[in-house]
Amino acid sequence: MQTLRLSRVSKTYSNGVKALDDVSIEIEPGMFGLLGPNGAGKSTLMRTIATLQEPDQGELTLGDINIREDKMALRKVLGYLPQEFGVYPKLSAEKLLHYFAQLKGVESKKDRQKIVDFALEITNLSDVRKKSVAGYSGGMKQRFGIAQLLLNDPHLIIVDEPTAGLDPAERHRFLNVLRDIGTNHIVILSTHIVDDVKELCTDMAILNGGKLLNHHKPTDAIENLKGKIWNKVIDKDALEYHVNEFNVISRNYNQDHSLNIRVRSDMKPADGFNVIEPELSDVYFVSLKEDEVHNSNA
Ligand SMILES: Nc1ncnc2c1ncn2[C@@H]1O[C@H](COP(=O)(O)OP(=O)(O)OP(=O)(O)O)[C@@H](O)[C@H]1O
Repeated sequence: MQTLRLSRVSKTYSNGVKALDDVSIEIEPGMFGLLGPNGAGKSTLMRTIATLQEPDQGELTLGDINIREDKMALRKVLGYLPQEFGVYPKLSAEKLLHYFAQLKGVESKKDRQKIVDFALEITNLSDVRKKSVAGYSGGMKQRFGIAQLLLNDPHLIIVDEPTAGLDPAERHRFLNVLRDIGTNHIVILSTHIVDDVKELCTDMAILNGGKLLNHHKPTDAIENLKGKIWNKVIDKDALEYHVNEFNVISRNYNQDHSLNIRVRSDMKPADGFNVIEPELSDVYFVSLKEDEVHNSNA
């Protein structure tokens, strides 16, 4: 099985924004979640791995392919679903997939039918294979995007923020499709939605300001916070005091307009706090908070 290796990858845009700052990571086959807020550098990293843009420095390899030196070799085994993709003609999914398979050089109609049927089935589009892709809903279009990239039998699949804008049922269907294909491939899912990673990924990293903050299995990252996440219900007027006094990592409103705050602390911060089971969102917010503190001290 192949490993994707990135070593000291950096990219600064011409306007001075450092989108990737010395990123090194190893990614094994399975579902990998790349989590980060807007502007963290996720798309830049995805496009760099997909050979769509050059880093200023760094090494990238997939198995024995040197990605920067042999872009074509990488492209042959890559399936990339960008954040935004084009407008489709008014052709049925089945016809379009046949067309794409033909473009990829699958000459025999029988062979084409086989891979098209497989792609439609795994993405749950068999029932709507005769419908025009132009008329598909957002979620169906996303699944069609996956069907299309599966025609290549890719080893490395990159999906950039695929669930943004999908309704909950469509999102669920889309994640199930990724789960099915994740067992045999390296699938990198870039997202700012913690639940996407929680539901799906066996490995993950958090990117912020171009830096990798945390690379752990989600279960290990959660385990590391056991006994360190504290909850308190407060009145909203008391928020400022608590933010100043304690390491508040997140907050949310209750129906009665009180607030639940979550605090990261090795010990009970004060009376009124209860220790609670950590969640992946705590891992995410703790990492971002520590980075913020680190940057303000630097
Ligand atoms: N072509 C470009 N020229 C200049 N700056 C850019 C360019 N592309 C991205 N950036 C900047 O680089 C940083 C990282 O952007 P990137 O799109 O990689 O982040 P992201 O994590 O994918 O965010 P989003 O979720 O908003 O797409 C941002 O500050 C962005 O404004």
